[in-house]
Amino acid sequence: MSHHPPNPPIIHSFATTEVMVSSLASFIIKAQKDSIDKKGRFTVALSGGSLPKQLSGLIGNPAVKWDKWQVFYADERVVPLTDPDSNHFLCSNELFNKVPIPKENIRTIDIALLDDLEELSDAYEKELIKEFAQKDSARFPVFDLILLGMGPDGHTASLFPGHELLAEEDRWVAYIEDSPKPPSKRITLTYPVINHAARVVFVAAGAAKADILCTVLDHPEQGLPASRVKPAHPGQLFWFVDQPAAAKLQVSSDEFKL
Ligand SMILES: O=C1O[C@H](COP(=O)(O)O)[C@@H](O)[C@H](O)[C@H]1O
Repeated sequence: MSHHPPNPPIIHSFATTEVMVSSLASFIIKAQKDSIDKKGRFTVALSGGSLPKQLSGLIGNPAVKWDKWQVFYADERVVPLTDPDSNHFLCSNELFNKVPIPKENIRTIDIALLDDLEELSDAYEKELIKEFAQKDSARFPVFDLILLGMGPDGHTASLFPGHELLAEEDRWVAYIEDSPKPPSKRITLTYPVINHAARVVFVAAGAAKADILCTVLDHPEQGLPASRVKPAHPGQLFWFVDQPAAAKLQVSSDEFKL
């Protein structure tokens, strides 16, 4: 167990969303290289919402080694994979259908279990165990990279303000039946998983995120779900934000440079 307190977040802010998107792609490619050099694979968890669109800098980029990516979802809505509400559907439309990633490298929920949330989340946890526990033998998986978004209420993945799941300490994957944001049924990675990652990156763009970004970063004592993301040492939390989102921030930020 680490005796170091979590490192403070590193905040990269950019004049425009376009510059943010291309810098994010450079950051991801660097993380990919470090991971492949060390272990021959790159384990990533992706979110839905506005995040997949911000990954467009990876499309057509020859530096991305798609066959080495092992992709999971940070959260998923319990709907068929062809439903527009599905995070997998969204990520496929925005990214995976446009790049040469082997389909078996993307771990989706088991649609045969849509009617049983407990079995569905257990099955997804087993997929993680297959990927991580056998190879890394850790109490919790250590993702190379988890990419998160933040909702206007400060939620992230499917961890919502005031919900009992914020206190989950054991499970890797949990389910929720009463999401305040539709659809109500979802599964999500828990904090023990998110906070064991080597790198966690939040991406926030646009003026609509300015108030909540300020609350999450300048007032972590309020304990909003996004403020509780604090990867354990040596893990590191990063924020990639554009100028409209960063407009009200007090904490200091800089641009990401390779
Ligand atoms: O419901 C969800 O919302 C969050 C935030 O979405 P955004 O559109 O405000 O970025 C998203 O990260 C999560 O994956 C999704 O299920």
